[in-house]
Amino acid sequence: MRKFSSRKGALGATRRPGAAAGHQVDAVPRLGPAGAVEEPSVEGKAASRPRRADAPAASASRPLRLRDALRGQARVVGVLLAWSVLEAGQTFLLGYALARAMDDGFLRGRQGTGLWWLGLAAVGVPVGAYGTGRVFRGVAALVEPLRDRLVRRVVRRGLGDAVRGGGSGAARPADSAVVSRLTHQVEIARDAFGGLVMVLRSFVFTAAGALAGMIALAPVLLLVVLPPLAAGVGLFVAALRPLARRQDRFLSADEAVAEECGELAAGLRDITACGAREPMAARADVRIEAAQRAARSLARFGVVRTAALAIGGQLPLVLLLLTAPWLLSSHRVTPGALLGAFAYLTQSLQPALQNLLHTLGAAGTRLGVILARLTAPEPPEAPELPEPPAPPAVTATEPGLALQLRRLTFAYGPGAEPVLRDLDLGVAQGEHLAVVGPSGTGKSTLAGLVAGLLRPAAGEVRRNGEVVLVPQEAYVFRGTVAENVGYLRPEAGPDDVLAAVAAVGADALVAALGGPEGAVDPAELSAGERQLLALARTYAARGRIVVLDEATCHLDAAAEARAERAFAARPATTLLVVAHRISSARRADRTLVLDGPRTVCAPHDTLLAASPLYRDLTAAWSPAPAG
Ligand SMILES: Nc1ncnc2c1ncn2[C@@H]1O[C@H](COP(=O)(O)OP(=O)(O)OP(=O)(O)O)[C@@H](O)[C@H]1O
Repeated sequence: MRKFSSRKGALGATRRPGAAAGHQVDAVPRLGPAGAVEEPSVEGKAASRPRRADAPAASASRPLRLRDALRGQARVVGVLLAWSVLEAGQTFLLGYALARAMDDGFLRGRQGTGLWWLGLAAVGVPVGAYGTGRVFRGVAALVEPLRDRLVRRVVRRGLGDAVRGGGSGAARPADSAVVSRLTHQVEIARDAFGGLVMVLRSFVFTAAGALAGMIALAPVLLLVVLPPLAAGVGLFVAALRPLARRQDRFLSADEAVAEECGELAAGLRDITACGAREPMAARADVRIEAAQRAARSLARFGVVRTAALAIGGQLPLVLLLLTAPWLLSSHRVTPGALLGAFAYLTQSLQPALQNLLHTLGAAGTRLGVILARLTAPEPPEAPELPEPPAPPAVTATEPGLALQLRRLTFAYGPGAEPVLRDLDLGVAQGEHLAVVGPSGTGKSTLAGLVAGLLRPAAGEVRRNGEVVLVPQEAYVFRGTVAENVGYLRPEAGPDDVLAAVAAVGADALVAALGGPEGAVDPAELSAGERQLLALARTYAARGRIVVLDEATCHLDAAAEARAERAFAARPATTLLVVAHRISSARRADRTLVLDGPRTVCAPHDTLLAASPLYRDLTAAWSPAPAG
């Protein structure tokens, strides 16, 4: 699956040399906690898609099924069933005692007998409740071992992943967040399993008590009640598998949305820096729409549940009402038995069936899915996402120019005051241009427009070649020096890497890191050291239009001079430097002074005479050693 944060991910891919794009951005890995730059990783994938434990634990990596949870629990199940008989007895008494109270008592004028039977039914209530209480204890004994088994599997797999490096081949620390999330799912599985056992057992014993009661009262009642009840339950059982599949799809889609949003949130800074908001939003939309479709499909299946309840719960009642006159007149059923049968249907069977359908339909299918996921050998891959839209095409400039801005206008938002308005500029091939101006005049905005990261509101940017932009925030990632420096040019060999490193003056740093194969840990590097590596990466890249947007601000003046000279001397390279030192502007062939309608572009000496703002800026900038 492609990830925007992956090194071969969407952003990186569009900026690889040789891609259709006309620009590269030296800003790919995402920021980690506390601002440390981390190697783009597949953490999200590992987090939400736990891998299988080691091969020797083959049985442990087999998906756990519900019946596995009952294996070796015969005694506990026996105790549970024994106490459940009390519940069945209570149900039996409910209808039977009512029937006898009517037939033997109230209908014959024997109030005492009637009340005695009713009293017996009432006694059944606390007895049944006592049985239910004991059942709860039995359920705990059944459920806790399941939880323990699941937790053991989850933790073992988390540790296994950590030891094997999550399949990446490189060791990575144990991810406690994964274990914590999975143990949370274990708790859900435990609760769902407990609820399921209670409801399933209750339905079976309630149905047994009610059906036994009807047999005792008048077996003919079963002919009316049993067929629709069996049909309703059968319909629902048949629908369980497709329902579970839909539930699985829904959970997967939901997880994918969470995963995508989590990654987007972690990479917001990169996304904004690279102007990739639209393609990233499009990626998230794909996930969200898939989740919506899955939710709708799951909801549509709710119809089956309603139909099953209507057939199994309501239809017996209707049939009993329709046949009551015939049953009574043919003396096949007494009035008391009819009343008892109604009581069974309305007080016991209907609620138990409703409970069963609800719990099986929701918690039951979810439980099956969670169990399969927690213990599955290899989870399914998420669907492939579409390619993000390609960046704007490169248009040819006039001959001799590397870059041409024509009536360029840009505003951050439709109603906002433009930052740049009607800017015209031509930069010759091989020219070195500095860009200066007070804070907020649009220097970085211009850099973004030149690199194609921002789209002009009006006018156009023409580029005669690939652009590499180095932002002020230098991005480096965990990996080797060679990986960092060669990132934008994968075919670069060790010599290319070393040449780039030497050119920008990063040789002492790279030597201290252990050479091209030395490890880079962003958190261990100073901001200046990170900038040096980013500059070397840009130097090694293929792009011949280089935009340094305050990319040397953490270097001292001498190091900055060396790096800028290296780019200026790089063959066939056009250099744009958003400068923050006067020495930077002095080195350039020309300087663009951004100042709204008073914007001018000329060599240093001309500007000193012609631009009061440039004179002010020159005075304000602290003197720097001659470069
Ligand atoms: N993403 C954004 N959304 C809205 N406004 C922005 C955004 N980025 C920059 N601006 C505004 O656009 C204007 C130009 O910003 P820009 O960063 O290009 O200026 P700058 O000359 O590079 O400033 P500095 O020297 O401080 O870096 C500023 O007023 C800034 O507040």
